[in-house]
This record gives sequence, structure tokens and C-alpha cells, in this order.
Amino acid sequence: MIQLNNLSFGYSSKKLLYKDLNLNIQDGSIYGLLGKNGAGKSTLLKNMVGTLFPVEGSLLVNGMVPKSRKPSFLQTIYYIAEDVYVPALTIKQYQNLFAPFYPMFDGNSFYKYLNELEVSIDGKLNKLSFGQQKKFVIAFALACNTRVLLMDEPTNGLDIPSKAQFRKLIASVMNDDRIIIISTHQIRDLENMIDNIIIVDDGTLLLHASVADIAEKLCFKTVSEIPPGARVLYSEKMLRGTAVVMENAGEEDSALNLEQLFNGVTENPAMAKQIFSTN
Ligand SMILES: Nc1ncnc2c1ncn2[C@@H]1O[C@H](COP(=O)(O)OP(=O)(O)OP(=O)(O)O)[C@@H](O)[C@H]1O
Repeated sequence: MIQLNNLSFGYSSKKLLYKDLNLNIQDGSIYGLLGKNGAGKSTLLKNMVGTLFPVEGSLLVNGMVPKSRKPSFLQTIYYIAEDVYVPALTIKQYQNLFAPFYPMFDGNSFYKYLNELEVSIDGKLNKLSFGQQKKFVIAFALACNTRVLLMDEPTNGLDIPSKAQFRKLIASVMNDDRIIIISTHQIRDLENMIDNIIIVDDGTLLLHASVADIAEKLCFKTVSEIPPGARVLYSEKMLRGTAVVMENAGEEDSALNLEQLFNGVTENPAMAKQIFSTN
């Protein structure tokens, strides 16, 4: 579990990015962390892994304080940064050097993931293309079997088949003890994969809800006319009618559209807050 209690963080002491942020992230879930450019997604992940520290409040990852960066903590968490860095080593040399830091590392799975992601295992890592380097890091991170896996824009640079493979791999490694958080702008890549959504904007938590909760509270559909009295979070004129995201007044089933949800929540945060605080 990741617990943020009244967390405040700022790159400068004069200006805080996050102020009194409260958030509980549960085991056994895949979270999509969404936000506009500069919203604070990477900053939040870096606080969780302990490379940035809260100025006030507390942050616990499975009961441990990330800031301390104790080996017992570091072996339980893996953070894939947006810009991956790989040294001039072969895959085997990299594994020999870094896998020992992760007691649960599984070498067989590592080569299976590399094979499934079609990463060549010959030659030096720094000679791979950007997308191949990214896939190598994803395979390594998954093979580490850490309880917490944080990924910043993992599908950026991946080709279309690799994105599908990535989704399959994530689903296959998930279990009840694990937390996976994926920060991305490529929200279509997350569809049907995540079970919780966190949306941040300008250091504020706009939404933290499960996909089931969203499906219960919101309805996504295309209409020829917006029904009178409907509480519309988002609307967009399409070729055939208007796509709307509105409060689910009945018990209507609809397919979640992450892009429309994101636009609705960021354009209309007050209404989103009202709709989701009616528990
Ligand atoms: N090292 C830094 N020093 C000062 N300000 C920073 C630093 N890194 C990020 N910021 C600022 O903090 C804010 C949040 O940045 P962050 O990288 O967390 O956003 P993000 O949501 O990950 O953005 P993006 O989607 O563009 O990657 C931005 O205003 C950014 O300019």
C-alpha cells in the first residue's frame, strides 16, 4: 500500500507544487496516472521512489519511508523513468551487474519477456534503438518482480505490436500483492488494462476512482441531442452526433472512454468532484 498523508512538495521552498495531498494506493491494482504536461506526474512518482522528498506530510510505501532509500526498500520498488538510460553493456553484463539488487529477479522470465518484446539479445545495449532500449528496460523491470512498479510513459517509443505485447505482459505479471502505476499521455494504451485512475493537475488531485466506480457514476455515449436536465461533464461534436460524458442517472452500462473522461475532469473539475464525492 502507498499512503500519502497531507503531503506537500515543492522544487522551491517559495512555491509548492503539491499541498496537503492525501492518497491511498491499494495492493493488487494497476493505476493509470494522468495529467497534462507539467501537472506533476513524474514528481509524484519520484517522491514515491525516494529521489525527491516531501517537504511536509508523510509518504509510506508498504510501511517504509522512500526518502531513507534503504536497501530493504529499494529491492521492493522499480521505477522506469520517462527517458531510459542504458550503459554500453551487453544484456548479460547488465543482468550480472544489476539483477543482484533484486532478490526476486527471475532470469528465465527476463529472457522470455525480451523474446516476447522482440528485443535482440546480441550486442551492446547502447546500440539498440530508443524503442528497443525502452523494451529492454521494461523486460528487466518486470523480471525484478518488485512489489511496486512505477512506470513513467512506458509505451512512449513503442511500436504498435509492442504496445499490445506490453499490455499482455503487464496483465500476466499482476498479482494481489503488487502495485503498478503507469503515468502516460497515451491513454488509449491503458484502456482495458487499468483498474484505477488518478488524475492530477497543477499539483492537485482531481480524481481518484476505480474503473468500476467511474462506470457506475458516469455514462459515455453519443447522442443526437443532449437530454434535457442531464449533468454533462464533457461533450464533443462528432461526425454522427455529440459524444457526451454525463452523470449516470440510471444504471446504464457504457464503455469507458479515458480520453473523454480526462477532458471532462480537467475542464470541469468542480462537477467531477461533486459526482465522485457522493459515496
Ligand atoms: N528539477 C526541477 N526543478 C524545478 N522545477 C521542476 C523540476 N522538474 C519539474 N519541475 C516543474 O514541476 C512541475 C511538474 O513537473 P513534472 O515533470 O512532475 O510534470 P509531468 O506531469 O510529469 O509532466 P509531463 O507530462 O510533461 O512529463 C512542472 O511545472 C515542472 O516545470
